[in-house]
Amino acid sequence: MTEELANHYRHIIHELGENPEREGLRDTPKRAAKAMQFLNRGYSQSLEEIVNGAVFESETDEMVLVKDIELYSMCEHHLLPFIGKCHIAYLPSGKVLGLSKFARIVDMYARRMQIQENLTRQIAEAVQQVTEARGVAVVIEARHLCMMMRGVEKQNSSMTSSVMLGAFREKPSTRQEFLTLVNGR
Ligand SMILES: Nc1nc2c(ncn2[C@@H]2O[C@H](COP(=O)(O)OP(=O)(O)OP(=O)(O)O)[C@@H](O)[C@H]2O)c(=O)[nH]1
Ligand SMILES: [Zn+2]
Repeated sequence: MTEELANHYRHIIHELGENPEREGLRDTPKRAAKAMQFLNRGYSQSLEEIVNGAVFESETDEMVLVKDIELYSMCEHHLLPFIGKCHIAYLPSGKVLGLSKFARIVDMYARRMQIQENLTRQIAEAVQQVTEARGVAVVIEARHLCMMMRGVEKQNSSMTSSVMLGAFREKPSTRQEFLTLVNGR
């Protein structure tokens, strides 16, 4: 499969007007194939596998917030990166999730072809599913290379997307507490 992908990259390089046989480019098709496979490895992972049973019983019912999780994804329209940060909060109801697993969930969905809004929702729903929390909130702030390097070429714009589930959606005070914690840097 890597070999087939590499062949396609060889054609792409040729079509773009370069010589895929020149020294600097000789191994590029294979490297590019491997890099793309890495950036799309989320398709071969499952929630069950990455969470690996790290859900623990706990009495806590106060908000838990994991802030500033780095995020690297690929926009499905241009196959160019979008890069940013993800903040995840939840209101436990008897169970808490292992801390590293939030980052693993972000990566599993980010390492696919995405738009930011769908990525935000998939992360929120996954956290809801594994924790059975009373509420989940996810905010992503990201900059899209497809808007920076090409197209409208705007270097400073960023996009914020959010998904609120359960109590974060229904209770304005809970939503407000979350937003205050996220913005209070
Ligand atoms: N909502 C949303 N839009 C995105 C995301 N990533 C890229 N886009 C947008 O997808 C749109 C695709 O528009 P098209 O007009 O089909 O493509 P295009 O001609 O390359 O668009 P321009 O970027 O305006 O040059 C653009 O407006 C992109 O900015 C994302 O994560 N969320
Ligand atoms: Zn794009």
